[in-house]
This record gives sequence, C-alpha cells and structure tokens, in this order.
Amino acid sequence: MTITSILTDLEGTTTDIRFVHNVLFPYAREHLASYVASQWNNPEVASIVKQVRDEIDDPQADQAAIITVLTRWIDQDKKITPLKALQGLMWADGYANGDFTGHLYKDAYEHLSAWKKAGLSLNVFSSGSVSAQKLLFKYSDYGDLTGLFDGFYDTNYGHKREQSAYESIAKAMGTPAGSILFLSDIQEELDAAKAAGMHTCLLERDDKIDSPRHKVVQSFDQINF
Ligand SMILES: CSCCC(=O)C(=O)COP(=O)(O)O
Ligand SMILES: [Mg+2]
Repeated sequence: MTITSILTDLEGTTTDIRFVHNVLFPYAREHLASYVASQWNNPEVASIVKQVRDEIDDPQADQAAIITVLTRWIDQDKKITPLKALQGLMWADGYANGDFTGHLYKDAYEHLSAWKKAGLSLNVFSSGSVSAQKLLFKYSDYGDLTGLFDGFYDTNYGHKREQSAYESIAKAMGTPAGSILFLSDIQEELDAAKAAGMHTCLLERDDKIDSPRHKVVQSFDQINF
C-alpha cells in the first residue's frame, strides 16, 4: 500500500483521554453559564444558540434553558456540533491564560514530526471543533505544532462513525481514500473509514480492546506502512 496522507483522531489517539475528560470538559462545564451570559450577543455565540434551538426543536428556548441543555450534553459527552463549537471558544481562554496545555503523547509528537519531514500530508479528524483542534496543537506540550498539519476536519463533515464523513474528507483532501491511513482508538470510527476505502490502525492506549477488527498498536512507534 502507498500511504501519502495520515488522518488522525485526537482523544485516545494522539492525546490522553484523561486530559480531555478531566481537564477540558470540566473547564468548559465550570465556565459555561458565565460565558454564555457574557457572550450572549456575540454573533458566533448567537449562531451556536440558534443551532442548539434547532437541535432541541425549541425556537423559544431562553438563556437558562440553553445553559441547562448544554450542561447536560457535556455530562453525557455528546458529540453535538454546536456544543463542540462552544467548548472550543471557551477553551481558547484557558489555553491563552496558561490554565493548561494541550496533551500530546511523546510517540505521537515524534512520529507526526518525522512523517511531516518525510513529506506526508498530516490531517486531523476529531469531534472537537476545528478551532479546538488548532488550539490543542498551538498550545501543545511541545509548543506550537499547528504548522505540522495540512487539514483539520470536524463533525461539519459528518459524524465519526459514518462512512460518508470519511468520503467527504478524502474529497476535501483531494486524496484517494486508498492513500490515507486513519488512526483512532474507536473501532466503529475505523469501521466507517475502512468502508470508505481508507487504511486503518487501532490505538490501544490504556485498556485492552476485545476482538479487534483492525491492526492494533499500543503507540505510534509500532505504526508501519
Ligand atoms: C480537540 S480536543 C477536544 C476533543 C473533544 O472535544 C472530543 O470530543 C474528542 O473527540 P475525538 O473525536 O477526538 O475523540
Ligand atoms: Mg478518539
């Protein structure tokens, strides 16, 4: 197989799931009410509020109702596009204030850097918004790594367990699916990517994965192509 491009998931693949669940999500939950209240008239937030109202099919939902819904979605780890967009906006403050830096496994950092040097195209597909993806790499544990990447894709291209999302991303990348290697810790995401014609590799960072349907590795050190 000739791989020219990498498409990688973040949480559980390049980045410790505990950073996302124990640092990023609680930060967004803690700041949600004050952020929505203070930014209510900000056009970007107003557009997110409209998307939330559409999602819950309640065009009259007031500020308190919107905050309640978003808080519930955070608690349920819902991968809903307007929640992800809002989280990205809130995390910008946390990163800029130095409250946290974006976690990246050392092996991911080393291999992404080496692959870039070798001429591969590097791309991200995460449920986190494109802004949130860029923040994680701009303020990463290894400094500003945004320059490593050629493309960032989020759920505006479709959900990560849907084949059509991978087809749309391959099209946007201008690369045949058969030349793309998709990396993820979630089998259903890899199933969808494989159905779209991509090569796949399953990252098993912490827990053993039962009956793997894809090539399994414990770190980027073991990825060969
Ligand atoms: C961009 S960092 C935050 C990640 C996030 O919000 C999330 O839901 C994780 O999704 P992933 O698709 O990277 O597993
Ligand atoms: Mg993941």
